[in-house]
Amino acid sequence: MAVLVANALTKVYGGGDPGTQVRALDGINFSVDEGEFVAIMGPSGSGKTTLLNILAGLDQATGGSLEIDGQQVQQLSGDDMAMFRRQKLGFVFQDFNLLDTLTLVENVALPLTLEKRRGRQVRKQAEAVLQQLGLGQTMHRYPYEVSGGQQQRAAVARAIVHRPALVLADEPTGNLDSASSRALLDLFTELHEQAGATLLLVTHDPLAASYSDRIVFIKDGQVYSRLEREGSRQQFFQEILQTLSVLEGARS
Ligand SMILES: Nc1ncnc2c1ncn2[C@@H]1O[C@H](COP(=O)(O)OP(=O)(O)OP(=O)(O)O)[C@@H](O)[C@H]1O
Repeated sequence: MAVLVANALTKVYGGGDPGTQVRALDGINFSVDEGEFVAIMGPSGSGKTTLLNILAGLDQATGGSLEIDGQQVQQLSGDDMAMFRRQKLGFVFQDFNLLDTLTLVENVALPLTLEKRRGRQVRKQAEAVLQQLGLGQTMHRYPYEVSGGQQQRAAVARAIVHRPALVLADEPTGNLDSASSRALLDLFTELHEQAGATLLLVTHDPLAASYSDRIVFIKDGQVYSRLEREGSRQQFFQEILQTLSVLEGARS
């Protein structure tokens, strides 16, 4: 079953004057099935941020349609959109976005608290996810008292604690050293293979993308090519590098 279906998704910035308009997305088609781990890659200016903002409900497409977990997203607005985001989506960002005034467990409990669930139950659920992600010993510390890798693990816990239909990750390894990046990517693999989480990763990083099942490459707001992992991750990594070199070489 498809969790996400983007159909001819288009975004034109810049109002009525055709001379100043920018066509950031130009008819993007792709879908993500339940339990899949998909990456989006593309050079700078290709439209990745625009696409992510639309998928996250932070911006609206000017054309096409977007369905997430059976809901046509463009039919939602205001409070309904906010509620939809909170319930159906989980977010992992490059800079972790944890609140410094809350401990890790309080950060993870926050999305559930916003849902007005009962306090004790919320706390237990947050603790269970943190334990599962190896943060049992550190959950009562503040973000600035733990490493970047641990902060990002807590951010992943926060993204999955409410069991969203889809987790959106925006350059999640961008602020991590290579050992922490690999640990995070192994965690994504675990969530995907063992817990059946559906993940959409937007990244420049070929190593991060090589952990996914398949990649959608975009260029100039259009799908440029698609790549599916068939052999080992190392082989997939080499194929990604080749595709990127052609993609970059084909830049006008
Ligand atoms: N608010 C805006 N108004 C006008 N044009 C915009 C706006 N935001 C982005 N663009 C343009 O839309 C195109 C796609 O930009 P976008 O930021 O989505 O690309 P990107 O792939 O995320 O780039 P990067 O990897 O550098 O972050 C670019 O040509 C950009 O200049």
